Amino acid sequence: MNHWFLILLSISISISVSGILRFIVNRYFINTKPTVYKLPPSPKSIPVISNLLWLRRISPSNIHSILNSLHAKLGPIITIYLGSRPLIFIADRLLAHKALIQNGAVFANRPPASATQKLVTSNQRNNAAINFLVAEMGWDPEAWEDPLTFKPERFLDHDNGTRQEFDITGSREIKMMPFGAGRRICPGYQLGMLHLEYYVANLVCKFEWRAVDGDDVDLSERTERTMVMKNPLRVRISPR
Ligand code: HEM
Repeated sequence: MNHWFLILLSISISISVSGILRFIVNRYFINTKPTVYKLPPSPKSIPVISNLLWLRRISPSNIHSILNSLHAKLGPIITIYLGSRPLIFIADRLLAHKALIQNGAVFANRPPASATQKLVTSNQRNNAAINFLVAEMGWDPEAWEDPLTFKPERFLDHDNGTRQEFDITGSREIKMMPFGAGRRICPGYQLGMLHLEYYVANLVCKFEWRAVDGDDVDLSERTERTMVMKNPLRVRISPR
């Protein structure tokens, strides 16, 4: 008989036998009854079909508007099923503070990286991935005056004159979380901030920046994989 056939036959037999043994051990010797947690509300769905429809509809450019409309209907914390896996989305910065700062130990594990988690920071609890909608937190008018207006000075005035540095770690209150928050906050956040400040300061210090004639700075946005300028800024730069 062909060698390959014998090899394949023995692999299939060993997989089947190990599957049967695992089933017997789990069923009769180990109490594997799963704990059922009540998950946050989710849109009404027909199993499998709804999942496929979701997957067809969701893309990096519309995921935020789909999630926003679901949050408006169901509240700041919702569940969406992708396959059999629940994904929990938290859009509220106070809930994020409760989860990541006040209950940091519970929310300290992480799933392996996937496409969804490139858009939002994520956190895994049992079989559910928990995603924090960081953009919504940054657009909260309770945290920021005119959140969509370009006002860099807001980072100078944030502390009611106490001259405290803006708390980017969110330990007191989460107003934005570019580096995550709590136990798994980015350990390189100070280095990251230092590099960015140094980079921008050098661009301003070393070059003169002028808008191309007739152009104005247009801060309208367009969503691609990340948020980009709808009309990219065109400038003439010259060494100072
Ligand atoms: C502007 C620059 C940076 C940004 C915006 C950024 C942002 C982030 C974010 C959002 C996370 C995930 C936090 C979470 O899971 O909740 C993270 C994790 C991490 N970052 Fe950064 N980061 C930056 C720079 C850096 C630098 C310079 C380093 C190292 C020198 C670094 C090392 C790490 C590591 C090791 C983790 C994983 C931490 C963990 O899983 O416990 N990052 N970062």
